[in-house]
Amino acid sequence: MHAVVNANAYAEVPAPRFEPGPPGTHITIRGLTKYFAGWPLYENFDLDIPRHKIVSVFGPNGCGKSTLINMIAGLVPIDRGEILFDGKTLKDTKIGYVFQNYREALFPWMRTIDNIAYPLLLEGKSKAEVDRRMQELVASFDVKFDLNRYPYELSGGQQQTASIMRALAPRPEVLFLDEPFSALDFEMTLFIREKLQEVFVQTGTTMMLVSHDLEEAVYLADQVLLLTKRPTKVAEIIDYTDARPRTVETLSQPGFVSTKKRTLEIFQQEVRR
Ligand SMILES: Nc1ncnc2c1ncn2[C@@H]1O[C@H](COP(=O)(O)OP(=O)(O)OP(=O)(O)O)[C@@H](O)[C@H]1O
Repeated sequence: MHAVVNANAYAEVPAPRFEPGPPGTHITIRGLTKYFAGWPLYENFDLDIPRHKIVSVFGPNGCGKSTLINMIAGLVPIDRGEILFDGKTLKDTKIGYVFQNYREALFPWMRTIDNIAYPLLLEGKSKAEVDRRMQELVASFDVKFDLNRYPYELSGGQQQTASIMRALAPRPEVLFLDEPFSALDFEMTLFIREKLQEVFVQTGTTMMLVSHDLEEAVYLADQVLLLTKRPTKVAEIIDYTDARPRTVETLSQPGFVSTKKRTLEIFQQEVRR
């Protein structure tokens, strides 16, 4: 069990003046500080996440990729700093989260369809509204499996598809995805990747994606956020601007190849440092 340094340790440090991000910023992170067991993971970390973009978070092992999105999503408490969504706190922001481990993400006692509808029921939506939203989701994800089954009756890819549908059901402003494909086979990875891209093109939902896979991180991204080793800073933010939808052909195009090469170079510099 690790101790977590308590926020009180910083109580006497005056809060720095808040600096807003450039136009188009969705999430502003200022002075973010997080210690684990007395060791800094993030110290006075600033970052702007743009609106209507997919940001892939990439970096050395254990640099804090998951912790970063978990702190922004409110799953891990921060020691100090401020995270705002269009100037609002998390409490006033609708977010969705897709976990790596889909087997533990869905409620096993609920049919898949009820799992997906669950956040809508929490919001107090009427049956008609829930039904309408479910129909939209089924159509946009091109669901071919039986949503009346329980999660354990579905394949891993089907469960992860359902998890993503559930996260998107309430139309979140921001969707967080922590290695959503790492436990899936290649066929399912390709399928879900395409669906996610389609949803993004339709809705423009701001997304933060943690990925261990360089190709996948670049393929889906508008920006690759490269992190350093801990104490973690931004190593570089690399824009990737190839048009969507990106396809298998994209993988051999010059823009993709050069972005991947640049990302790998910086990653290697960081790993060797
Ligand atoms: N609850 C915790 N208590 C103590 N240390 C933690 C805790 N959670 C994470 N850490 C440590 O913080 C660091 C960052 O962890 P995190 O999982 O965010 O990194 P990551 O970059 O996503 O890792 P990986 O590349 O292995 O997926 C690691 O050194 C990890 O051991």
